[in-house]
Amino acid sequence: MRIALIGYGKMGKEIEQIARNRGHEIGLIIDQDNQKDLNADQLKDIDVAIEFTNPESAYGNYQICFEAKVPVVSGTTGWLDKMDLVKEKCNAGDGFFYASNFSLGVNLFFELNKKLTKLMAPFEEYNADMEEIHHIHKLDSPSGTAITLAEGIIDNHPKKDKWIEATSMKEDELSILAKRHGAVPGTHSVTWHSEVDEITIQHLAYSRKGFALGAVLAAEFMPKKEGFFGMKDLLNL
Ligand SMILES: NC(=O)c1ccc[n+]([C@@H]2O[C@H](COP(=O)([O-])OP(=O)(O)OC[C@H]3O[C@@H](n4cnc5c(N)ncnc54)[C@H](O)[C@@H]3O)[C@@H](O)[C@H]2O)c1
Ligand SMILES: O=C(O)C1=N[C@H](C(=O)O)CCC1
Repeated sequence: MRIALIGYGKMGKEIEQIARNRGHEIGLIIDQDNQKDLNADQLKDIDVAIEFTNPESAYGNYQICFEAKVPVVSGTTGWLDKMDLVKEKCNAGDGFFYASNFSLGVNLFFELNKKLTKLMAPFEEYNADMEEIHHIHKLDSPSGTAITLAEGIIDNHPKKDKWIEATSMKEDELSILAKRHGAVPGTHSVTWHSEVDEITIQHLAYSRKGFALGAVLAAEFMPKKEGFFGMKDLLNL
């Protein structure tokens, strides 16, 4: 498969290694730092584009890939206000795969979080809050993964209506504490606490390898696909 890497930072480089090890060809690398602006012509022999850039650049890159009829796998976080526009394009025949987190472990953790929320829902003595810790270079906050976890709680708990990036004492608000520390690849915890005890579930990434492998597996899934896809489609969760 011929892959275009759009964004050649920490994730782009990690993905390149795994893609090459799995026998794929990297046909194009685009990064702000190599002064090449992406255009549809550059994508003409590409089977799939993998996009990991930043919240401001991502949507523009998707539009160029769609114009070239190249399916996109993206893990960029912080652009979700444009999600409806991307889904409209997918309904019209473009191919797009998005995950706030591509690691197998985190996607199992998403399911565990929903299951635990359903168990907790009838018991008013328990309240939830969340914490995420990432490296100091991360641009968005809270993390995309934390938002997905928060949505998993809100959708499955009768009292929780919204998440808030702060500590909240309001019953309908789910607090997310976002910490930035050193080179941490990504740690997410959900704690349910009562007056007498607490239960914490946590996912801690040791490196970016799990994210990168998931993105390459998604790229292998995407050629010639039309529509909007996510990890549930890839992992049959
Ligand atoms: N979904 C996941 O599993 C997952 C995992 C890790 C990171 N992320 C997200 O992926 C994104 C990138 O993370 P990272 O750690 O690689 O960041 P990074 O800052 O190391 O790399 C981003 C790269 O994109 C480049 N870039 C910026 N604008 C560009 C543009 N218009 N065209 C091409 N390149 C451009 C930058 O120069 C930089 O090299 C972030 O949004 C992060 O939150 C998601
Ligand atoms: O390093 C990052 O940036 C990460 N971003 C994703 C997020 O926002 O959840 C996934 C974890 C790493």
